[in-house]
Amino acid sequence: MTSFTEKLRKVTDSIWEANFNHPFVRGIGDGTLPLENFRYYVMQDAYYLSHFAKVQALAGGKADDLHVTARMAFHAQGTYEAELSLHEKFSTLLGITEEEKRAFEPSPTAYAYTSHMYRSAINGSLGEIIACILPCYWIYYEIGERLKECKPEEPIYQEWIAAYGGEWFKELVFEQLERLDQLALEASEKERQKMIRHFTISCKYELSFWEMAYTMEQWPDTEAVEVQ
Ligand SMILES: Cc1ncc(CO)c(N)n1
Ligand SMILES: Cc1ncsc1CCO
Repeated sequence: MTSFTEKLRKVTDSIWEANFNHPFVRGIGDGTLPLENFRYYVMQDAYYLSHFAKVQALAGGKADDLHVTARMAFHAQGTYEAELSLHEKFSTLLGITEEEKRAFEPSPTAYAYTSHMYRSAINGSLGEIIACILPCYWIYYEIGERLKECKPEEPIYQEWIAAYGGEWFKELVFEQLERLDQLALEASEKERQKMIRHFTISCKYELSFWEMAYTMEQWPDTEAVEVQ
């Protein structure tokens, strides 16, 4: 029998393929991605992960089972550690200054994607929240698996691949896949439909996030609008 997560993977496969084939992802693998784009990505992703951790913690608050509350809190802690070890190191290597961090503003896509996750956290069940945050785990895991054999010249890209292609990350991803399969079995058909919707939207936002970094997306320049 196909599991719920296998079904999710299948119905969103074309979005996954677009993620794998995105020039930002390919550019990490072959080392051709300009560091300027990666620098932009790292700043937006630090913002993204700080909200991702909060959504994981909110999910823990919706669990009926103390074990699951503790595991979700552990995952939030894991996100904090990833953020510290990856992004702080990258910030230093890329020369991102304190002043730049202070002046940081989330891009339209980073803001929209994190808002989408909060929406599930406020309105949804534990299963809906996990469905919503699962593409974040799972797409990066598969990208890590695909890029594992790549040896880009840029050491920063090598580290990025190693982080998502490693055992630590894999175990966290598989834990959430199993959890969602279990929650889907217990859910109503209506709730499962919502899970599919949240999951699909997040797969699309993962793709938009690469595009955002590849184009270094900005908010509309309102300074340029002449006020009559
Ligand atoms: C946008 C995004 N999705 C997923 C991950 C995986 O941690 C990440 N760092 N950023
Ligand atoms: C960094 C990261 N991304 C998805 S899960 C995770 C760590 C544990 O939650």
